[in-house]
Amino acid sequence: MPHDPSANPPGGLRAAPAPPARAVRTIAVSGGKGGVGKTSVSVNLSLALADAGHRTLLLDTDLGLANVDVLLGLSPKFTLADVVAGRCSIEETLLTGPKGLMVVPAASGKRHMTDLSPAEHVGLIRAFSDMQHPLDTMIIDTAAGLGESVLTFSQAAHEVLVVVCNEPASITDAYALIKVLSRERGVARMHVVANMTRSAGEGRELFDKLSRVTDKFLDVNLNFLGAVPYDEWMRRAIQRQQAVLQAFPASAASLAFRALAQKIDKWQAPAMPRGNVEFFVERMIPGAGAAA
Ligand SMILES: Nc1ncnc2c1ncn2[C@@H]1O[C@H](COP(=O)(O)OP(=O)(O)OP(=O)(O)O)[C@@H](O)[C@H]1O
Repeated sequence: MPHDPSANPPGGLRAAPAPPARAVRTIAVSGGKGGVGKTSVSVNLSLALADAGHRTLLLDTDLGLANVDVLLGLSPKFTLADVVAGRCSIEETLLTGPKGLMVVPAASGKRHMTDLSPAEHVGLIRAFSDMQHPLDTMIIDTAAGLGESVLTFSQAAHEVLVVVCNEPASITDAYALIKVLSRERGVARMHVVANMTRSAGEGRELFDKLSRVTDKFLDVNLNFLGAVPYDEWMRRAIQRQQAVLQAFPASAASLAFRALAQKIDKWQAPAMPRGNVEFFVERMIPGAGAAA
């Protein structure tokens, strides 16, 4: 596939004067266990949504091995850590990826979202509220595990996608995440994405397995969003520093990501007080929303 890396310059943004027409839908992509494909799902779903006409921002808060910017072959100049430290504005962190996708790269080095103080959260509020770019959807790639930042981002988002693979450790960790989010963070609804499935019915079976337990022990509404098959083209795309949707659009995984995006496209618009991403950071402040 042709790819022009120079089409994605860091910070290559144009002014976007029009205000957002509707509330920004925020979707946190979580999973509990590392390596289940959160970053892959976040990147490809974001691209599929961007391709479907959603003005999409991908916020990388996962400092795992495969950062979003690396996967997309982008070169960050600044990260969220620089925003927090007052070294740059949110706009300056924005990278433009394929299909017009906007990307805020993860903080580099040892700095982690969990280290943020309340004052730094306030700094982020200002930064987000100052942002002029109109958005429809914001996808947040969260870290592995059940750390505070994962829980806070998931709690703050409108929707939570739980990525799960058909292996005991992933199912156990997904259940643990769903349990904490529902019992301690008041998240009443979550969507399951079965990743790396090996047969047509496996994703649904995996969902049924998980929802049998959640139905029994938790008060949560689980929705099966869909499955992404195990696909070797995913790894080949990574070698090219491209998302599979971009490098191999006709692959089975790419088709699955488009199908997920189509379902999300049909969701009802979120009812939020403001058509701005500011609310998102506001809801991250401990004590501002549900019990921390
Ligand atoms: N559907 C799939 N088919 C084949 N390989 C996949 C699929 N989804 C993800 N992978 C591969 O699995 C590996 C882990 O994926 P990814 O980095 O997205 O996981 P993650 O959950 O974000 O991990 P971490 O939390 O540790 O950063 C990558 O090499 C990726 O290419």
